[in-house]
Amino acid sequence: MSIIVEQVTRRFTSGGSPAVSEVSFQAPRGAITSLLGPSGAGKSTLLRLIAGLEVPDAGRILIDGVDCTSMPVQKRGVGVVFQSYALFRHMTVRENIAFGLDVRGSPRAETDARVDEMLRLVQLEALGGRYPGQLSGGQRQRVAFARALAIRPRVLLLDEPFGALDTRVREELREWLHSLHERTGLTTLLVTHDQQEALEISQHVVVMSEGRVAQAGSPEVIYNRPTSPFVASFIGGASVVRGRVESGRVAMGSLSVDVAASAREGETVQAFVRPHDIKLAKSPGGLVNGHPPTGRVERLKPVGGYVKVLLRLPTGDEVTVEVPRSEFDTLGVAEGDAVRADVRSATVFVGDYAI
Ligand SMILES: Nc1ncnc2c1ncn2[C@@H]1O[C@H](COP(=O)(O)OP(=O)(O)OP(=O)(O)O)[C@@H](O)[C@H]1O
Repeated sequence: MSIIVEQVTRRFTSGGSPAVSEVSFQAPRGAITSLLGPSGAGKSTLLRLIAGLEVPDAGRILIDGVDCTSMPVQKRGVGVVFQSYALFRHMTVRENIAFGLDVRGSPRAETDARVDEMLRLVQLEALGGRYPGQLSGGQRQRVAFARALAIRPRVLLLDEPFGALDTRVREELREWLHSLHERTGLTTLLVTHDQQEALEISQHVVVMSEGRVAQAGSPEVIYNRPTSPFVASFIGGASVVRGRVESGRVAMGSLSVDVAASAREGETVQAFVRPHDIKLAKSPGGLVNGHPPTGRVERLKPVGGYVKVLLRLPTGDEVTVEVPRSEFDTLGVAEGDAVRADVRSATVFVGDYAI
């Protein structure tokens, strides 16, 4: 393991709740690990603690087996990229990239060679003489990466590096980061609140909530086997439906899904249903395949290749269903129509435990 965080706590106000509370996790060597969570979860504070820009009140931080808890930033061997405004505006691209090497006293010829290498790595060879104000947002962030990598860090720490960019550039740079990581193999920690970003480019995901680790694991495990209602609702845009266990199934209005044998008959549970895990059939007032309708279409929202269908159940719960555009055209439903909804799969929780 390349970054080990052990029982780290950071409190900004005495008596208030800590920004980071007894957090432990490990970031595997050579992998991209995402710190994922909603705003205020403590992600940036944790990254700053690892970078050495904050000091923990308790706990230890190890990088490559070395205890860095009270080591100054420059000694930790970390490269950091922030969301924006990190470049020096009065310096050219070359001077920005050389900055960390200059403060470390690197000889001129070595610095020049390293800057050339970094410009090639981030594919900005032609722009070394420009100032940050003469670059696009995406190019500026690539310069920030080059500057962070120039010092040959042991780990790369990224705090929402694409957060200030528009969706298209953000997606392009996500791909770019993926290939950059394949070329450098550097242990990387990425702070993001964007679950798609985390699931797409990292090999390990640490989900945070209210200063604590809610769950850590591979993207597949986080997505398919959430261990708490928080993770189930935060990942994958699931709708929450309440229901009661009847004969080994949870009845939610006229929706129903199987539950594990451990659930007690009559118990109230929460089911988390993903938007693409529901199949709709039209129910023009009467029965669909012998079944009564499940709910009513409240709203239809076309989003690119699919249509978001907001369904109201007889219980009052709202469920979002995503239907691919071609399937939707065949289905032929309109707002106000009665429909039947079959759940393909759902994660069911009794209290805080998945069953
Ligand atoms: N320097 C500070 N002084 C006081 N409180 C702080 C400071 N930095 C962070 N906090 C508080 O700590 C908590 C965690 O903040 P943090 O920025 O780490 O969360 P985050 O998950 O990165 O959120 P975001 O995605 O919005 O940046 C918040 O309640 C925040 O207000």
